[in-house]
Amino acid sequence: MPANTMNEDLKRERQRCSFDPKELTYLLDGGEEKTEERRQREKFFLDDPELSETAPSDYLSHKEKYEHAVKKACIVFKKVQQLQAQGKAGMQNFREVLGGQLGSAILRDGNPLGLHYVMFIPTIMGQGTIEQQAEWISKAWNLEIIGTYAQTELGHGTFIRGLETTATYDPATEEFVLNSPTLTSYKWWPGGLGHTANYAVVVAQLYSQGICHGIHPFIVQLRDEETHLPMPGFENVRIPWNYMLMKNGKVLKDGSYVKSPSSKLTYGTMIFVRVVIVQDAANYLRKAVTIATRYSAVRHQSHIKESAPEPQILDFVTQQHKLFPQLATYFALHYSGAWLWDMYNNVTSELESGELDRLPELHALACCLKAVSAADAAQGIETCRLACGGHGYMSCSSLPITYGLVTAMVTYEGENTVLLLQTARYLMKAWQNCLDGQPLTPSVQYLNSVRRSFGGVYHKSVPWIIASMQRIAAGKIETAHRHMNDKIKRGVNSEDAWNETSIELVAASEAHCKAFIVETYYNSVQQIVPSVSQQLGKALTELCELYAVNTLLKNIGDLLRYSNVTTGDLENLQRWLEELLAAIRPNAVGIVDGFDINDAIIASPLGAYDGNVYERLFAEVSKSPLNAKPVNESFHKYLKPLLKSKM
Ligand SMILES: CC/C=C\C/C=C\C/C=C\C/C=C\CCC(=O)SCCNC(=O)CCNC(=O)[C@H](O)C(C)(C)COP(=O)(O)OP(=O)(O)OC[C@H]1O[C@@H](n2cnc3c(N)ncnc32)[C@H](O)[C@@H]1OP(=O)(O)O
Ligand SMILES: Cc1cc2nc3c(=O)[nH]c(=O)nc-3n(C[C@H](O)[C@H](O)[C@H](O)COP(=O)(O)OP(=O)(O)OC[C@H]3O[C@@H](n4cnc5c(N)ncnc54)[C@H](O)[C@@H]3O)c2cc1C
Repeated sequence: MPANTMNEDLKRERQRCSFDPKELTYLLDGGEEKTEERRQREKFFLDDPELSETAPSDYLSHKEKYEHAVKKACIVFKKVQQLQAQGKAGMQNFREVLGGQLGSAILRDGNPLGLHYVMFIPTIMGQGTIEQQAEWISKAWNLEIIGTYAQTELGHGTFIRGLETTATYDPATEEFVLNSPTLTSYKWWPGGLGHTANYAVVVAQLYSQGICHGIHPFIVQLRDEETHLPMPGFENVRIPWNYMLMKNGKVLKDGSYVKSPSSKLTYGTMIFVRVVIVQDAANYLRKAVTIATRYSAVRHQSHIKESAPEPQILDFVTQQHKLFPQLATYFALHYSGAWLWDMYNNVTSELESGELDRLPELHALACCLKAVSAADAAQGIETCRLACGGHGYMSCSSLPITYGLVTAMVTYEGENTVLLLQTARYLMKAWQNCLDGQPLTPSVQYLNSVRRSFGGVYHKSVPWIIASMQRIAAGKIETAHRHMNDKIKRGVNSEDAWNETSIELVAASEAHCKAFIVETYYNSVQQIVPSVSQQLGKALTELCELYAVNTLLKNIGDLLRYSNVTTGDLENLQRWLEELLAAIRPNAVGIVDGFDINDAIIASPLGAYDGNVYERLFAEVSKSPLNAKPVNESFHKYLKPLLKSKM
């Protein structure tokens, strides 16, 4: 590939952009200094020859992939320690390097230490006493031990009250006896459990003095610290009394049980990871849309006008309609995720001082935002893949693997439908409170005002769209609530009525979440616009408007059902959508440039900064071992005899 050549289309795109992409980069990073720090940090890892790929790991066996990943994870860990020693990395950077976008670029096939940082350490911090934290955290932090989070069993992942592993307290020896007596009680799925971790937080049913006290977390050693040989399996394994994490519920040495202020505090790590997932889903989407946008600016095909040359595929309005909403969705999830992160930190410090009031609202928001962000990011990444035609299907495009990582988020840390039903539980109570004139928490305040009006007159503004989406959400909440109560009045018991209404409950939850995202995104942009250049402010506003209009148009049926919108209003919305696509078109490449994702993180010949798509694609396929020899052995072994036998 000729050095330092830049694709001509991308050059032109960059000249057309109305704002300086650097300004967007600084905004997203939190300032120029932060951008510089991030770039230095990325360089520190990505320029390390031991971490850069000589050949794509796609061609390795499963075993080789694992060994390769462990090797790299260890190098990364040492480098993070070096940064820490220089005061250049904190917990947040740890997550970025080991679990986030940078980590997933270095450790393309998964991070064997991911769960150690994302769940093992946070569980000890959130569920351990001060003494337990003192004992375990520094060991874990310095990687003297490697942990995982072992909750899910072969038989139960969602319904954790149904876990079968037991931990029975024996006061005579001051130990817990852990047991997984059936096939379905075997711990199944925990990341790193098979070969990497030597300790785990094991979630088990606590028994003491003959009484079951529900699930609690225990630290269990899995492998010998020296030989790494597995400890005896989960049959009557004894662990010391102080290996139960006792910040919340406790067992005293005599076996008496001291209840937690809320049994749901045991579920705290799950809230933390759900909050983290919102940001991670957004970042993966931003990578996919960078690839697809740059590719669409470079790729020419077909005709808009027969007389004109083949256009960039980005000029097809249907292509813009595939990609620009994904750009906007990134920002929507980014700002909603930032909002949720702040709420999480505030509520967590309230919990520390014994205030539990805001925990249900945090749980309800974390559940629906995790579900919607994982689903929308996965769908958006798949749309980006489709937008790249055949080349998007290639593994080296990075789009299939990115989709694989994000679609897993739909399932793990609470399966999406299940989480949306948790939010629905909260919404049903909120609606009842609304009917009873009881106070409502901030995120459901809108139910009160929306209840009084069927809808305002259309005007071309995001606040009108927010009000419409809130009307849809309130309408769906009211419908589900009414249908469920009608069933109960007809004699259906409340659990069956819940199940029978659950399609509407899930839809209500999604609508509530979408209204929340649009409002949070809009409020964030309103706050930002006065502090940035007029050009960037305009671009950010257009994206926010696009997210709002496009989301509403995807819900036309609901809009017609729950508001007094007219068909003329819908035509106006469609025109607005098309105007926004046209307005965003000249800035599309500038926006993804503003994301400032290093080429090594993009890891796709379709999406590199220089736009040399075809040269890079060719170089990529040349790496396949299959292409090393002109004739593969299988020809002589199988094909040739078959061809001969036909003669
Ligand atoms: C982010 C990754 C980045 C990098 C990492 C790198 C590599 C790793 C890669 C991948 C792996 C990463 C992570 C995945 C790890 C996992 O998946 S760990 C396992 C996670 N498992 C789950 O999430 C299980 C889901 N199930 C549940 O949460 C619960 O069982 C349930 C909520 C569905 C139901 O629980 P129940 O006890 O039965 O509750 P209920 O009867 O329905 O409700 C009772 C009341 O409790 C409230 N509540 C429920 N949960 C919480 C909570 N977390 N906090 C606060 N309150 C909660 C609920 O609202 C009810 O309240 P009421 O007032 O209505 O009674
Ligand atoms: C990549 C990956 C990594 C993981 N890492 C870990 C880990 O490190 N540690 C760990 O402990 N676990 C881990 N898990 C397990 C994960 O948390 C569970 O798979 C997840 O919580 C879903 O539970 P399940 O598999 O039991 O699904 P199920 O609950 O069996 O879901 C199957 C179907 O049943 C439906 N369903 C279930 N219950 C209800 C309900 N109440 N109402 C309506 N529908 C319902 C679901 O919507 C879904 O459609 C991981 C999973 C994956 C895929």
